[in-house]
Amino acid sequence: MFDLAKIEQAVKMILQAIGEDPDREGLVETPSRVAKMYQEIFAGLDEDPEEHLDKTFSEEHEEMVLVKDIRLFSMCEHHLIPFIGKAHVCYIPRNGNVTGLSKLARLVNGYARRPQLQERLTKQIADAIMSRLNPYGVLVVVEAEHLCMSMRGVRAPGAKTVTSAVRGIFKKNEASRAEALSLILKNE
Ligand SMILES: Nc1nc2c(ncn2[C@@H]2O[C@H](COP(=O)(O)OP(=O)(O)OP(=O)(O)O)[C@@H](O)[C@H]2O)c(=O)[nH]1
Ligand SMILES: [Zn+2]
Repeated sequence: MFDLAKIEQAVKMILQAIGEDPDREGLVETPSRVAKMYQEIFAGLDEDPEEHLDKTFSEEHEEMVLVKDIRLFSMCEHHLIPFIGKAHVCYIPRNGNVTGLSKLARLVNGYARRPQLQERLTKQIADAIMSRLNPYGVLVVVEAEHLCMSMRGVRAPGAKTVTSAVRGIFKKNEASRAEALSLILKNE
């Protein structure tokens, strides 16, 4: 499925196209390194991240669960350079359907490790939790710096993009949404 040889070939062509010598000592192993790196940073393409949520515990906690500051490294699909930031994932379990905390970070990473858009990443995380855990509500906030905006193009380093996806009770109930957002934004 993942064609390492083809990536190697393509990287070699890019090196030639920028006027480099792919056979010089420092570059000779670069195509194979890049191929392995892509396999790692695009590993999310080979998984269904929702499946991480199948690990549930029957715990009657029908209150907010928030995992903050989940570091994420994704790849902007427009320029194939990274966007880097944090996800905050909040949900209110229903019927004792509580998942493992680490699984929320695995979910984030599963969707981040692909060619992505920040909006889609945010939505996919929220929709996976809604469909797999059927909670009362989900609120996901992603904040990230896009290197395509920092090191090239408009060159606006430090600009941060914040996206949110709000589902269920957080959409309907302003007080719940405000409580979740205040916990997310606290100490920042
Ligand atoms: N909405 C959205 N836009 C993104 C994301 N990542 C990168 N972009 C934007 O995608 C756009 C692509 O615009 P184009 O005009 O096709 O490409 P470009 O000429 O390289 O654009 P500049 O970045 O403005 O130089 C840019 O405005 C990027 O900032 C993302 O996750 N979400
Ligand atoms: Zn980009």
